[in-house]
Amino acid sequence: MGGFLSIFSKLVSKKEVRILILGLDNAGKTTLLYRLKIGEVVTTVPTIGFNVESVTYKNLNFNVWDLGGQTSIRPYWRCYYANTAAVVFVVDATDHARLETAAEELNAMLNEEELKDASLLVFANKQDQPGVLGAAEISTALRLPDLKDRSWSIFGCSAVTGEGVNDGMDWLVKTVQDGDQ
Ligand SMILES: Nc1nc2c(ncn2[C@@H]2O[C@H](COP(=O)(O)OP(=O)(O)OP(=O)(O)O)[C@@H](O)[C@H]2O)c(=O)[nH]1
Ligand SMILES: [Mg+2]
Repeated sequence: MGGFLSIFSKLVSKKEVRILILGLDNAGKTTLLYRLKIGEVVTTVPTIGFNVESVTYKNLNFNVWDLGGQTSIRPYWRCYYANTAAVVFVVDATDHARLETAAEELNAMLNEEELKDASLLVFANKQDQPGVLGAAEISTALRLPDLKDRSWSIFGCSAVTGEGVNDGMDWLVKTVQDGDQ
């Protein structure tokens, strides 16, 4: 009965799951946000500040924050950490030169107390481009296998073609729901 009631209350509740999209500048965060929101590729400019949208995926209502990734803006990411269910970390998988910077930013962020219960979905983005690194190589470069006490996964994707995006989102929905039992 309790199980039934909790499923029922989830169905009728409009509670939004708070998600942050983070990653270096030019990773494709804003492109991903609007692919999720409207299913189309929008023309972006570098984000100064943030974009926020309500996104419904598989009957879950997400409140999705896309923060600017430029070096000077990254210190402000922490202002948004509270009550975050999951971080979607987007990597430009063609940008070999900045993978180590991405790894350092990711690991610094995950050390923050406010994010200790947040799940982590990594997108190795721009899989439509030649010379792109796959999810396994990005996982190693970001040192994901070393993560402790963290629900995480990584998917190759293209925010432009849409390839792989739903696979990652399906994982996210399942993880958020499992963590909510
Ligand atoms: N080929 C390709 N280009 C992409 C993809 N995703 C994003 N881009 C391009 O990469 C550039 C940067 O994308 P944005 O979405 O603005 O990047 P961002 O991570 O929001 O960058 P900041 O706002 O500066 O943090 C744009 O020219 C996008 O069109 C992708 O999957 N494939
Ligand atoms: Mg942006």
